[in-house]
Amino acid sequence: MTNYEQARRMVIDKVAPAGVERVLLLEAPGRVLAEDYVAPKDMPRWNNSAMDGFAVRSADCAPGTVLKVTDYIPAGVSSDDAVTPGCAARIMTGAPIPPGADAVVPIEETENTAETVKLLQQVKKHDHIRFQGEDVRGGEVIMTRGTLIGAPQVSLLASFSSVLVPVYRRVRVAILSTGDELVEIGTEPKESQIVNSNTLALATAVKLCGAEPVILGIARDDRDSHRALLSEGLKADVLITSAGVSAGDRDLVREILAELGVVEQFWKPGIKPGGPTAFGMKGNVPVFSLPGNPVSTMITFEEFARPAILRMMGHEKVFRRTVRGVLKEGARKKVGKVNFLRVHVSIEGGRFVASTSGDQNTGILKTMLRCNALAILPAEATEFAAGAEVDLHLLDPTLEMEV
Ligand SMILES: Nc1nc2c(c(=O)[nH]1)N[C@H]1C(S)=C(S)[C@@H](COP(=O)(O)OP(=O)(O)OC[C@H]3O[C@@H](n4cnc5c(N)ncnc54)[C@H](O)[C@@H]3O)O[C@H]1N2
Ligand code: MOO
Repeated sequence: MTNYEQARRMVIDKVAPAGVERVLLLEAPGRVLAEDYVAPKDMPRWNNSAMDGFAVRSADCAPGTVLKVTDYIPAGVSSDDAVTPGCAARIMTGAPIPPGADAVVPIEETENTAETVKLLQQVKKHDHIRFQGEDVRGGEVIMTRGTLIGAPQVSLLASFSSVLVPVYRRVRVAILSTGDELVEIGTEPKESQIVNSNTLALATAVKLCGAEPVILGIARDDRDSHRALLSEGLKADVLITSAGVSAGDRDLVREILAELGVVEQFWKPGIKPGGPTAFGMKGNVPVFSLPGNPVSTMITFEEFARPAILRMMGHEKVFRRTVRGVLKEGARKKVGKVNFLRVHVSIEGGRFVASTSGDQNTGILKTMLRCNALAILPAEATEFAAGAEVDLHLLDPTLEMEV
């Protein structure tokens, strides 16, 4: 494994689901079930009709038979009156099967009046009956811990009137940008100042994971400011910092984190962009120190922080889908680091084809706007011919959707 692969694996191995909370059903979509769910009852709860038609005794039912209609059972009503020989009950879809009946004849397979029904076709025992418990048995584990909650899961829970769902709790992710050159959005930057866009980009990425961003503002390039805000950030479930992690004399993040008891697990995991990325732990709190270049910040969030946040919220699948694809244009790189190439992937003739999304310099944000995947160029290789096969991390879930 390369440094990069080991680093990615290490992050995932260090974190665990943060805890459990019970939420209302409509808060549950996209969350992960934290306990096995045992069906409290059978579903369906009683034998019922699958069709609008007539509940009959199948033994009476040779084609051409005329039966007397003695009952009417709409949905929402149950009848204790047994269907007796030579008789039928008019019944609607979902209504309980009355005693005595053992089949339902759909209305379109009959000729009927208010008082009689003539059967036109063969009827078999159990035709068009949905039996108690045939879908779900009471006591059965019907959803296991780790299930991602979507509409079918909510439908099941609602059917059993389960109002509150145990899910892994949403994690709080503290975000701290560092640097004297930064001003907050809404403030006109003077020359040499820049707007703190990384906090907002990170908060967006955190929200898209389903987690809760906690914005700490800007730490200035002095120890007191770093100390105060980093220790505040360590009260959250996850801490992410932007900038101040490379070789500059004002790059204080790693030093102050160490003073605050954060044990660094790696620095410089052999990647580009994102060279100076650092990762540490304080107790159960993972700390991601991401480089300040906006492109590097977003890519390192994707590769390291996002999987960890998802794991802490109970997700079992935490990495973006990786596929093999071919490069449309050739590429070159220096030996020694895994390079992430920002690419635009399309599916051509059933293959994933990756075309560069522009200038790969880390200062170029536009290339990030146009990319929907990262091509992973291995550390040792230097030359990639057009048509070379590489791994692609698909960033855009709509990539495989149709217009
Ligand atoms: N001598 C060396 N210099 C640098 C190295 C190195 O290894 N040796 N690494 C370079 C690489 S690679 C990167 S990436 C950057 C990362 O440095 P930092 O993470 O310490 O970040 P800064 O230098 O403070 O800022 C980099 C860049 O990003 C802009 N920035 C910073 N914060 C924000 C923000 N919140 N919102 C928007 N933009 C932000 C900042 O203005 C700079 O342009 O270091 C290289 N140097
Ligand atoms: O790692 Mo820096 O992120 O290469 O620009």
